[in-house]
Amino acid sequence: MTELRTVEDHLAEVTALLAPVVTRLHAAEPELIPLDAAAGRVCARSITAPADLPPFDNSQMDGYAVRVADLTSLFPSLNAPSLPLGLATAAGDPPATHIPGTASPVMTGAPIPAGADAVVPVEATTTGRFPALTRHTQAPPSPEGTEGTGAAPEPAHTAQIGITKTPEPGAFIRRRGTDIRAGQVLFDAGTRLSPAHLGALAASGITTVPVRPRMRILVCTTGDELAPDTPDITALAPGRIHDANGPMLVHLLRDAGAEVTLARCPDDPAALLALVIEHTAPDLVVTSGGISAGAFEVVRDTFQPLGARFASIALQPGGPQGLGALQLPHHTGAPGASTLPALCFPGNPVSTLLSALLFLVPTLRELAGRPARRTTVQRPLATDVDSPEHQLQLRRAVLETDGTVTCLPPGSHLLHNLATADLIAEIPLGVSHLPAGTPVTTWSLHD
Ligand SMILES: Nc1nc2c(c(=O)[nH]1)N[C@H]1C(S)=C(S)[C@@H](COP(=O)(O)OP(=O)(O)OC[C@H]3O[C@@H](n4cnc5c(N)ncnc54)[C@H](O)[C@@H]3O)O[C@H]1N2
Ligand code: MOO
Repeated sequence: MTELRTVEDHLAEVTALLAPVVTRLHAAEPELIPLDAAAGRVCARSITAPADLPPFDNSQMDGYAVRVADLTSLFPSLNAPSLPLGLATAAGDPPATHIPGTASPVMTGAPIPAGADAVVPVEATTTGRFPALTRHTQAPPSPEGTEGTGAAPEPAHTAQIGITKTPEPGAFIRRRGTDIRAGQVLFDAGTRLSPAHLGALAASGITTVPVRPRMRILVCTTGDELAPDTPDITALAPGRIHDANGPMLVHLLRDAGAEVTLARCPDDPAALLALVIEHTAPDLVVTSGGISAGAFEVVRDTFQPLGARFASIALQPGGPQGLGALQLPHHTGAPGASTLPALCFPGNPVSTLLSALLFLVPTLRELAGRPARRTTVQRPLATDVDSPEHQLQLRRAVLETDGTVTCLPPGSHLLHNLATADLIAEIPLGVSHLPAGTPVTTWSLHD
C-alpha cells in the first residue's frame, strides 16, 4: 500500500499554514479590556506595579499592636507583663498613633498604629479574647497639643492586657511592599491571566489590561443531516441528527484561547462559499465533515478549487484531513492577509475533536502563553489491544486505580465514550497488537 503521510508531517504543514496568522496576531495592536473579561487572555505588554502591595504595614492577626521595648524593658522579670488597653483599629480604619506603654487592639488587615513594632495575637493574652473596645476613629479627640507630637494621651480606659508571650520585633506585621514594590514588573508580556493574576491586578487598582488579540475562527459544521435549531431540539426528522461537532469545537477552541463563531451549512457548495465570504474577517476557517470519499463532499468540492488539499494521514480516528490557504473570489479575510487559511476536519465527532486537539489546539495554546504540547505519561495497558498497523491509533482510555489504562472501543462515532474517557492512549504506527502490560504514551483529555 502507498505510505500515508504521518501525523508529524501534517502537523508541520498546519503549523506552517498558521504561522502568518500567529505573526500577525503578535504584531497587532493590543486590545484594552476590563479585568472581568480578561481571564485566560494574554498580556500584550509588561505591566508595572503602580503602588506597593501591601499598600501599608498591617496586622497579620487579630491582636494587640505593642512596642516590644515596653514589654522587655518595663517588665523584664514578669512572666506575663500587662499593658493598659489602648484604642482599637479595625480593617478599613485609617492608621492610628500608638500610645507608648499600651496595647492597641488591631484586627487582621488593619493598619499598624504608628509607633508600634509588633503584634501579639489575642490568643497570646491571658484572657484569650478582646474586652469591649473603642475604635480610635470613634474616640473623643485627643487633648489639645498631644496629637502627632509623640506626647502620650491617657488610654481610653483602664483594662489591663496580660501578655503571655513577648513577641519579636516585627512579629505578625505584614510590611508595606513585601509582595511587590511600586515600579517593579507585575507581569511580563505573554503572561496568561489566571484568576490569581486578575486578583493581583485588582489589588493594584488596575481596572483594564492590554491583551493580545485572539485568533478569530469561523467554525462551519456541514451536512444535510444536521437538524436546524428549533424550539423543540429533541424532535428530529427521519435521517437527521443533532449537530454535536459545532458546540464541541466552539468550546474546545474558545477554551484554548480563540474567538469563535459557529455556522451550520448544508451540503451545498454555493452556500458554504457564501457563508465563508460573508463572514467578517476571520483569521481561520475550520470545517467539520464533507471531506472523505462520498459523492456529496461539500467542503472538498468547495475548497479544493480554491487551493485546499485533501489527503488521508496515518491516523485513526482522524484519517481524512484537508488544509490550505483559500484564494477567495471576494476576499473578506483578516486585514493584511491575502488568503484565508482553512483546516478541514473529518465529520465523525471523535475524529473532529481529536483532529482539533492534535493539529490546531497546540498553536492556540502557544498563542495563549501555554506550552503547545500536553504532558505525556507512559502507562501500562490493562488489557491486550489491537490496532490498525499503518495508523497511529488514538484510543480513548480510562485510568485504573492501579495506574494501568483500559482502552475503550475505537469507533469514531462513539462520542459518549469520549466524554467519559480520562486519557488518550497512543498505539503507535507499525503495531497491530500490544499485550497487556505494554507501556504506551498517554495524555490527559482534561489538561
Ligand atoms: N469510502 C470511504 N468512506 C469513508 C472513509 C474512507 O476512507 N472511504 N473514511 C471514513 C472516515 S475514517 C471518516 S472520519 C469519515 C469522514 O468523512 P467526512 O469528513 O466526509 O464526514 P461526513 O461524511 O460528513 O460525516 C461523517 C459522519 O459524521 C457525522 N457528522 C458529521 N458532522 C457532524 C456533526 N456536526 N455532528 C454530529 N455528527 C456529524 C455524519 O453524520 C457521519 O455519520 O468518512 C468515513 N467514510
Ligand atoms: O479517520 Mo475516521 O476519523 O476513523 O472515523
